[in-house]
Amino acid sequence: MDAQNQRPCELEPYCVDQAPATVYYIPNFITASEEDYLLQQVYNSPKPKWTQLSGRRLQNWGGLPHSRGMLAEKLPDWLVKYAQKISALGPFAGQVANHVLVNEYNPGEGIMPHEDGPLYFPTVTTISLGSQTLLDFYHPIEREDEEVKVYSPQTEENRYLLSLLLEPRSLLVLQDDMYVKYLHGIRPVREDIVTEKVANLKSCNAKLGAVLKRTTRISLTIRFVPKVLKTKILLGRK
Ligand SMILES: O=C(O)CCC(=O)C(=O)O
Ligand SMILES: [Fe+2]
Repeated sequence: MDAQNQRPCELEPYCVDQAPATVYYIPNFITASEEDYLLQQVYNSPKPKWTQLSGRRLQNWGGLPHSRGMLAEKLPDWLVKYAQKISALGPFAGQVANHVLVNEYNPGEGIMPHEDGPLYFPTVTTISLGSQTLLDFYHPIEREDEEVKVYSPQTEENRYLLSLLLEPRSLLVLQDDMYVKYLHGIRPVREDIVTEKVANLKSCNAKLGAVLKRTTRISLTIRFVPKVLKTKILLGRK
């Protein structure tokens, strides 16, 4: 850790300078056999572990984050290993990630632009499995007067800032403005076009202009939830 600006040094070589602060992108963070293993673990999880949302399915591991505190559950061993491996790079200021969200997207599925909110330490780390995708970033909706609204409406298109190409086996780390200011989302499309707006292109295998067909993608969103409840009694349960 850099004592002066609290930046995790080991990630520094992977900083994406073409994006606002701060994005780290590590291609091939895991091997192909680790990827197979993780996919197997995700798909071997008991069926009730899945929650179906419109446009994606998810598994929640580590407990449900809540404003009063997360009632923490032990992460399974197959996730602990990666929570530790990522945390050792320093993105959670010395803490170890205790929460993992698994998202599954079929081609044509995505997630609306959103902020991850205040329950998490302001860092999100993501391992991608199975397919690449573009992750898109947007300026937040600004308060505006009526005149501005009429002449330059804030559409998703004109709030669009840039994209990151997330390849299978890569690790993405988002902090600072890229976490707290800009919104992120995945468009519900079957293929992505690589434009000059892809800020991490020089760390990727893809070429400008490429059309990348999506297959099913699993993402592991690995975070640290600082506010944890020690017992159920605090939630008023027996
Ligand atoms: O699948 C991804 O990479 C993004 C997921 C995400 O933004 C979230 O779960 O909050
Ligand atoms: Fe998110």
